[in-house]
Amino acid sequence: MRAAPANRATSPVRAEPALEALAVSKTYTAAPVLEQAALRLHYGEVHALLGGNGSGKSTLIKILAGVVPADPGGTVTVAGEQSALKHWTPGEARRRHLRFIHQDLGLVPDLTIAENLFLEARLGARRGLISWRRIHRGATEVLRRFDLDVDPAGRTADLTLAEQTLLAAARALHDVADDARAVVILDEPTAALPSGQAEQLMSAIRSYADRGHAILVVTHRLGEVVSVCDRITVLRQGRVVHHGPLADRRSEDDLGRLITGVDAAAESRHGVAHGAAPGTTDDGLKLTGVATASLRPVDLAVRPGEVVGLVDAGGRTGPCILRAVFGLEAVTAGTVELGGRKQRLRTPGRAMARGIAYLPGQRLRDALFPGLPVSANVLIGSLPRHCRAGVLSRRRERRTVDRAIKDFGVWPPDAAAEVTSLSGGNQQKVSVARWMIRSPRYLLLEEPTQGVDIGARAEIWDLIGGAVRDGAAALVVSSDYQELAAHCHRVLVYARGELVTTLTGADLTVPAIAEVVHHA
Ligand SMILES: Nc1ncnc2c1ncn2[C@@H]1O[C@H](COP(=O)(O)OP(=O)(O)OP(=O)(O)O)[C@@H](O)[C@H]1O
Repeated sequence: MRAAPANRATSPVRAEPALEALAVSKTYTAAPVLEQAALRLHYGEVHALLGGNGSGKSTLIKILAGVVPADPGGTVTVAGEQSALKHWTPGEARRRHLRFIHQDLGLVPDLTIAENLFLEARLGARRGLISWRRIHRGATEVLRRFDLDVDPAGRTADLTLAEQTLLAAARALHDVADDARAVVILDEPTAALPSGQAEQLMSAIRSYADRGHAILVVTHRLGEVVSVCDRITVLRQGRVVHHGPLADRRSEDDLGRLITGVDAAAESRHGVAHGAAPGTTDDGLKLTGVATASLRPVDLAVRPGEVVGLVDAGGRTGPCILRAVFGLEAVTAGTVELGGRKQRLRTPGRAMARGIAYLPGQRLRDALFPGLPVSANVLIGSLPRHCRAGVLSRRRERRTVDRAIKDFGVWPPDAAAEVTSLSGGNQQKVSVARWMIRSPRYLLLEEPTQGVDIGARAEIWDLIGGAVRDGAAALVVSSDYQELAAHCHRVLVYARGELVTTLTGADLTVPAIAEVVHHA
């Protein structure tokens, strides 16, 4: 399935707005995060809500979902029926045919895929009794319609992140598929999807709009906006700085400038690999026949000064390799060498002691400590460095945290803020910062820029580049082909646990990666 062409003259756009939100403001503590924001969606359009990390996109969406209360004064009008936002609730949003996919997807990992699909719809409940047979049948039909090749009876936790995103999309959309009044709102649905699947999802979204639905989508992938969206609204620090048809702003650079106010897109094109020549010896990270319960034997080497990208057409090879090297999955065969010496990295503690940093892909589940402030989230893992004679130096700690906040552009720059109160992209910057301040020799990174805005992406790659130029070896699992092509020396493409090909030099391009993955 491919994204629809740019010309959408045939879309059944109706004159009356599907949704209009006016004077939406929100203040959590001190400064407002939304100020008199306005949003207008039309039936038959895909509308992109754009903005840098922390600009207020998710807050606006949560207000529309009724899960975060707005400040007094705002209104929302759906299909001509106006309500004060202060009376807006999740039940009301649902009754008015609004459907949401939030950043955290809202799936219950321990339930089956079928159960997750029909969690809210209660399909098959008759006189209080649930018909599992009907649920299973319904789920099989929805999965088929959404092109999801998974077992409805399988555990949701066993799906890849990409499959979970597609499942959440299927759940949000399936009961409104034939309802032309539906408004579907998706907060970064493609953040962790490989290009092919992201395109598939965006294409499905496009086809819903073409049937008459109104769609609002948040994304940091500007290519998606250019190829699929009709109109955009851009937020900067809680205010709408631009809204209108996309036709006036066609290029990604142009959108990048609107979002950041500077030419960040141009900066991010200076790839890491172009500034660094890898070491001539292959004494960085070397895996020979490394296998685990979920990983077929793998051979690979990453030299000091080298960035190696890893794409997996089938899903889990990349994350499994990273987990095995970091001591999170028991290695059942083969050897791991660091700097030419064999290692037994049975625990993360040992791996860290050898200079390995590991950034997991599932930020909220694995990479952050919710409930703790930004400062603790940055410092966890490097406390011994902040001790003198066994005593913690608070001054040193504070200096490190302040520097990390500054270097990574964490917003708001508040070390005491509880980490989950930060926007998604800023949470990601905190987890990257935690590892980079340790000056690691080996970087194992899974989706390092997921949910990160165009300006901060460049900053994160700059920091990876700095570490690599200083001699670190980086292995990066990513679904963002554009970044892989721009920043890696080599990209390894796996399918179903087997290495299919290695792309390098002039062959390392976005279309080449997509082509190999497509045919794998
Ligand atoms: N519960 C909360 N308490 C305090 N501040 C919050 C809370 N939730 C969000 N914020 C703040 O509101 C601002 C906007 O956050 P929001 O999540 O809406 O940004 P965003 O545009 O969606 O960013 P991203 O692209 O990173 O997801 C941020 O500065 C964030 O720190």
